[in-house]
Amino acid sequence: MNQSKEQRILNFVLQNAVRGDPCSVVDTIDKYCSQKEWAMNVGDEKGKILDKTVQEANPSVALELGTYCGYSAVRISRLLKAGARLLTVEFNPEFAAIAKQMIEFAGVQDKVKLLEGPSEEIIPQLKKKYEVDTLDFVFLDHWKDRYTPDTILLQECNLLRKGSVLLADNIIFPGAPDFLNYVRKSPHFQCTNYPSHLEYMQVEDAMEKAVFLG
Ligand SMILES: O=C(NCCCOCn1ccc2cnccc21)c1cc(-c2ccc(F)cc2)cc(O)c1O
Ligand SMILES: [Mg+2]
Repeated sequence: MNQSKEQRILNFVLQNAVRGDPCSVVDTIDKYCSQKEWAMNVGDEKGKILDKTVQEANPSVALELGTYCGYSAVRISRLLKAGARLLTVEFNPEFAAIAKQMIEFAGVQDKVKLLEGPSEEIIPQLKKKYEVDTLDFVFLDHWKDRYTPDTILLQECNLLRKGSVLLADNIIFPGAPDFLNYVRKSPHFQCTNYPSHLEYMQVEDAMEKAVFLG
């Protein structure tokens, strides 16, 4: 049964990256996806915006919605301080299996908890089942039409605190127009736009940072 693209990406990392070195895993995925097969990792240009936002937030508890192959989970967790944690949510079992191996190869498994299932089921479980008080940082990179309902759900579940940072991928392409509308119109968020490009392409894209004001 022939391999999936995600399996080919993982195999390329296992054969070409340095075990235990998150930067080499990130660079190797970017090499494969820019030269061989496009894939929906956040990529290096938007990845640098992600890095800066994570470093500025310096989160103790971070949430990622949309793990995919684990590229941004490795990218985020490599920047976390000792004792800090990333919870990453993936609902596709095949992708989750690939991401688990990617995270372990990168050596960041002690910082990352991979949760399998839909965000609308997992978010309400974060406090009791996953011992989360509030989230310091949230990276939204899953279904673009779930950005808004999940942002509302995070607030309803009391998971945001004054200063919690949301960063959303794909604001332009594929686009998240209702999310942009929602956070920019809400008095509870301070928004910043970061123009960029779609991963591995010369197509325009952007990220939006929305800081929760309480
Ligand atoms: O679609 C994208 N990402 C989302 C994946 C499914 O996520 C589903 N999913 C993952 C956890 C999770 C939890 N709950 C519900 C759904 C949940 C996505 C798509 C593109 C893209 C750009 C150009 C194209 F021609 C085609 C596609 C680029 C991106 O950067 C993306 O992020
Ligand atoms: Mg994306």
